[in-house]
Amino acid sequence: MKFEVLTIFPEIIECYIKHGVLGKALNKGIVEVKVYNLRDFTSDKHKKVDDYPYGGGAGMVMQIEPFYNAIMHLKADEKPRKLVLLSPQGRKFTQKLAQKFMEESKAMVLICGRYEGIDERVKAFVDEEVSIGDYVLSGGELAALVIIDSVVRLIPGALGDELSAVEDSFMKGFLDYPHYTRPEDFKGMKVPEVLLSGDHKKIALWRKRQALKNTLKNRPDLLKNLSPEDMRILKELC
Ligand SMILES: N#Cc1ccccc1Cn1ccc2ccc(-c3cc(N)[nH]n3)cc21
Repeated sequence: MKFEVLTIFPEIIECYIKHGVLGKALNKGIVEVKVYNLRDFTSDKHKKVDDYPYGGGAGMVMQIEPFYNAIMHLKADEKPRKLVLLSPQGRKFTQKLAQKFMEESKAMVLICGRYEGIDERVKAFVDEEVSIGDYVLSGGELAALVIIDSVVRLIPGALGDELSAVEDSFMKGFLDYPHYTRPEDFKGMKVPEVLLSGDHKKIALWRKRQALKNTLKNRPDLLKNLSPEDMRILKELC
């Protein structure tokens, strides 16, 4: 899968993608990430990318021309790609949307604005406008990295099998169970006995109960379409 990122801060993307799961996926050739500096698609000597907003108001707005020139440059190879604009006003990004992007797109262009946003006319050239949450970031780069990271984790072969279960539980509609590792006793804080029992059936049930308990407490909105067994466990918790 190929990600092409348009930004005025390429170093934000380049620094992050070298590490962790993404770094390994890049080295395995499972993923390719190309970053383009929007300033390279300007036509003035100052490489200007922003201007004052029509109608007045605080701050600056990013001009359409660098985005248009960059998008046309990418489209010149006539290969299919999904163009995604990051914005606080976009469609909410979820694990389900990450799965959809992974399944449907061989290549994604992640378009990152800065300042107070970008000229509305850029949206005529994109397929999706996506928000990663109900808060305002300083620009689209962190949102782009969230999307890249979560989509790459879903690509077969990108993770070791032991990690893929985390996304799976989220996809099933509840949060993850608690995790513990050595030491067994840290300043009197002990690992739950059941996890030391070696009884895999008991451990699985404990983990399911904990996951449902956490979900009921922090994200009750996720508790939809539960299996009859999960519903039974949930009722015991209430
Ligand atoms: N737009 C806007 C805006 C509006 C007012 C003040 C500051 C900004 C900053 N900004 C500029 C580009 C841009 C891109 C994405 C986000 C973004 C995404 C999520 N989920 N939160 N924030 C923010 C972005």
